[in-house]
Amino acid sequence: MSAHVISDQMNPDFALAVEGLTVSFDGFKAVDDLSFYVDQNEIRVIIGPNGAGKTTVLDLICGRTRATFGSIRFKGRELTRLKEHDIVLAGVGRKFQTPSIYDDLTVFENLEISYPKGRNVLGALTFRRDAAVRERVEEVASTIFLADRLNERAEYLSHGQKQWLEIGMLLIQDPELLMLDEPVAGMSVSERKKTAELLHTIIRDRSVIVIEHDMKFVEDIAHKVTVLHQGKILSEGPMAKVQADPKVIEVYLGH
Ligand SMILES: Nc1ncnc2c1ncn2[C@@H]1O[C@H](COP(=O)(O)OP(=O)(O)OP(=O)(O)O)[C@@H](O)[C@H]1O
Repeated sequence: MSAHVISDQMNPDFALAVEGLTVSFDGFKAVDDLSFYVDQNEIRVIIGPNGAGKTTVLDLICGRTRATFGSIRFKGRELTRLKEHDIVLAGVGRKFQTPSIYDDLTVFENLEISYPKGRNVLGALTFRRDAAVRERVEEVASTIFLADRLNERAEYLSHGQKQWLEIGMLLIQDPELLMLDEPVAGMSVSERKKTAELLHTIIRDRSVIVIEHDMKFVEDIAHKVTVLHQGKILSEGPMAKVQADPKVIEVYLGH
């Protein structure tokens, strides 16, 4: 009953509502009574000094870490009660810092194995599924700038292309919320520009949360920035507002 009431109260415009989220590790609150709301089709960037709790917030949303208190509502569902796998099925995709692509498989195969298995409902008409998979793989490959590399083994891709491939492996599952941990780390300037372009394309169908330290990239992508410090929000809003906030300059940007 209470879950039903909560989902009714939730602003339908929010893709994600985090409220009072707290996690204690042996009494140390890495995330401390945190509340924030992400809109549909929004790119939210979380910034803050080392140890601020950024990665822990993503771990809590994707179910890798269990909350001590608080709620995470996504499309009216309470995620804190779900297992990691069920959170993926609910439509939340997460990319970690280190790519987990299969080097000895081609770009096509990497995307193909990531196609959701649950959609295999066509039974004997496997050729129809094959065609649907191929079409989707080609569509995603084109979004991630790898349409002409489909038959290339992943090990021969550049660092940036490997990062895009991993984003593609998440996109093929069509998540409504995609979370990326420092996606442009180690990328060249032109790869960073293309990654910004990629995010602006994929946001049409979903929301994205990015953890990032590269302020130029943050400026290029963020609709809104949340600055974390000691597990709490230090400042939040458009990049220009956050950048000019004396508290943010003191604990983060001024260093
Ligand atoms: N499983 C855990 N057990 C104990 N402490 C943890 C655990 N996970 C994170 N922490 C602590 O929580 C705090 C927040 O860590 P977190 O990795 O979320 O910070 P961050 O903002 O992502 O930092 P960085 O920018 O360095 O990646 C740190 O002090 C970290 O040591």
